[in-house]
Amino acid sequence: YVKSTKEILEKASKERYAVGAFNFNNMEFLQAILEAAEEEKAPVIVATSEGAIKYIGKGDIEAGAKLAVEMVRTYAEKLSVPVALHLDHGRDFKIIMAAIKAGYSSVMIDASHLPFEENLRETKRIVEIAHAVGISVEAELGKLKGIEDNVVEKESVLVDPEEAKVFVKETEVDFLAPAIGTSHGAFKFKGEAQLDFERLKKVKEYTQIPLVLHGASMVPQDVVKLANEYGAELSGAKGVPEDMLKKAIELGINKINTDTDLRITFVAYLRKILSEDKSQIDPRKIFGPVFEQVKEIVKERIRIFGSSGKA
Ligand SMILES: O=C(COP(=O)(O)O)N(O)CCCCO
Ligand code: NA
Ligand SMILES: [Zn+2]
Repeated sequence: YVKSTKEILEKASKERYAVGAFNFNNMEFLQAILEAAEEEKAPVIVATSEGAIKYIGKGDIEAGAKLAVEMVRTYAEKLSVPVALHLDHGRDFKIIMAAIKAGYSSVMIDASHLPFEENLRETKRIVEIAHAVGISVEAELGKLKGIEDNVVEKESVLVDPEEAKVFVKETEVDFLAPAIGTSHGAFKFKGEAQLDFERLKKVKEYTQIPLVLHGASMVPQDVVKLANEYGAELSGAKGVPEDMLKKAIELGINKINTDTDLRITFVAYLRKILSEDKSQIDPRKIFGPVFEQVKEIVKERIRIFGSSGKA
């Protein structure tokens, strides 16, 4: 059934577990994510980036947001687990408004590339509008390295816990994504994986609100190996190790954004199936087994997050 992001995350924060926020761009990824949550009896957040809304709507933002909402509602109303739809990395005011109007449960205003005062002002503005219509808001402090849509951050800038205290108090934002060393995509760390747990602990203590980990994909090496065996070129791919995810959850992370793990699984098994079943031309016979694997990786992550059975 459909439930608000805020209710899902406040329960998770109280009970110290995390809920997956899985990105989708099409029907099959959405189906796999929702089936995984249902089988794990877990609450789940499904998310679209701004790019996903444009992709679903073929450039028409209102249509894309509307179709995303209707797909999620149509599937979710049949499920026994709570489902929320979230706008990931909102930056464009028009798209954030389109998501709110279409019926998203929560929106992220990602203004973390701006100086603190501007990020605070932008976030405050979206919070005022969203709260007026019962929608919750996520914001980001600090910078993730790498490319976030059209903003390239050369170095990650870790969150300042003192700034986080002021930011949350001033903006009344509902969830905060503190940058603690992760980055988007499959190549997260040059050397050893490293997260700043000290900062995370302080941010939780100072803000007492649900926290979000971006760039949290684990990039399982067996799946990377499989993809490479069938012609992908993903050497050096590295994600967040399981023990670090679990420690982050203990310290107060309640929403874990995951996109890359689903993408890598999709690519590995699509390559494998196409190379093995050379006469297959029915997309359902190709996508069926591929998304069965995507569902399994989502179930594995839901179990690691501790949200299995928490519906
Ligand atoms: O923080 C995340 C998830 O990051 P990832 O799955 O790449 O670790 N997201 O916001 C998902 C969209 C970013 C593109 O992957
Ligand atoms: Na987000
Ligand atoms: Zn992100």
